[in-house]
Amino acid sequence: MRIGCVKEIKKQEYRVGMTPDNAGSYVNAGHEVYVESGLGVGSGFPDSEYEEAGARIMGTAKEVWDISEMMVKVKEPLPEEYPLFHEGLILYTYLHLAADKPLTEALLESGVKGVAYETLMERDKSLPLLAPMSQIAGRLSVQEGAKYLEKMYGGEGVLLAGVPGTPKADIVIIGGGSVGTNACKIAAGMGANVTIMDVNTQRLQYLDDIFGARIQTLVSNDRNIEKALRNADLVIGCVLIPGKAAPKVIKKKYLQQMKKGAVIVDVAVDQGGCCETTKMTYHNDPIYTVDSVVHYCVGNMPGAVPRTSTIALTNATLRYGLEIAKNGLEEACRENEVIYSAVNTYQGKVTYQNVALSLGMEYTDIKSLCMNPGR
Ligand SMILES: NC(=O)C1=CN([C@@H]2O[C@H](COP(=O)(O)OP(=O)(O)OC[C@H]3O[C@@H](n4cnc5c(N)ncnc54)[C@H](O)[C@@H]3O)[C@@H](O)[C@H]2O)C=CC1
Ligand SMILES: CC(=O)C(=O)O
Repeated sequence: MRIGCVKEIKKQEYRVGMTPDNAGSYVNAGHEVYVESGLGVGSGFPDSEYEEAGARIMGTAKEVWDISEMMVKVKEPLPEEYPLFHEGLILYTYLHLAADKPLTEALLESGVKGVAYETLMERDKSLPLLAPMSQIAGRLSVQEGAKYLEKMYGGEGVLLAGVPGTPKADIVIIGGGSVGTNACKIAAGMGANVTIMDVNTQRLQYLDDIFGARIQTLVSNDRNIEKALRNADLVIGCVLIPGKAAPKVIKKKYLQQMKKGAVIVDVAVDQGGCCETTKMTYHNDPIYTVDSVVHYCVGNMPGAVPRTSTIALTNATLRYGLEIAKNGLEEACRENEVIYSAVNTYQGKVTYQNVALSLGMEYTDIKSLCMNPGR
């Protein structure tokens, strides 16, 4: 198969979909790899390393898009990239379609097979292609929150750990999955008072087992969230229902009861955000304030640490990428049924139920289409 990888064009996004080692693995498996010149520079991988691995360097992104049967990326394509889509292309990347109707329509119109990292679900219900970036975003969320609590950014002027004789900061984490657990690890490690909430009580039990008395677990519901937010210095929003637009668990009306200069980090912004006042921000201008509460809503947080993130992401994506490249998407799905769960668009249809529900579009079962690939 001809496999391509292009530079990301989202603002200040330096991660890439393929390391030189990955390129070598695809080449060794008999595939042709085409990469845009300068692809890995932002993550510390020069062209020479891709060439040594057997990849061919192309002068422009368009050349790579045009020649590729499978495109391996990081972020959801931006409108400038839509004209480069072509029928039958396998697009293997984050898509977050529930929050992006124009991208969904562009994928459907062009007949691209959209394979979304964030919905690939293993048999044990884990999300192996989302988890590595969630681990990074979770750890970063506390670091970023700590920074924007500083007075010069509009924050309250509170140090997370405090010092002897002063109160520690109160951190409220809503969503106890990969992001939440990693945020909890850093927040508890820094000595803050941590409360973590989830709707899944088994998850709360697990968090209680691993963190013990260092944290408070609470069932997530409107009343508990409203009460906890009143005392919070830093709130980290990281709920997820795979494929669906994020539930708005932080209502605008709660903001008026919060401390002035408190900070909300809405990590779930890529799925539309879990706070009613969230709007997407970028690394170059990451915060804004509503009702005296600072909001940080960057949709590609791991892009801030691209070297670590590129390696962590591609460690996870390579395995399924090789499976898809070996026999094509349809056969890969039949051989390893978990890959079906990543297919969000196929032959002009939305094939992931929660995406269809969130966008009010028609859903078609991928299995009914993949069994008849020629239809
Ligand atoms: N902004 C960024 O740069 C990044 C954003 N993310 C996003 O962060 C979000 C969380 O990802 P993960 O932690 O990997 O997901 P996950 O699936 O591991 O955890 C999500 C948790 O939210 C819980 N949940 C669902 N509804 C809830 C509610 N109403 N109240 C409280 N908890 C609820 C679930 O039970 C689950 O435990 C996703 O939207 C993901 O795409 C992930 C990485 C980077
Ligand atoms: C999960 C995601 O969209 C990101 O890491 O940018």
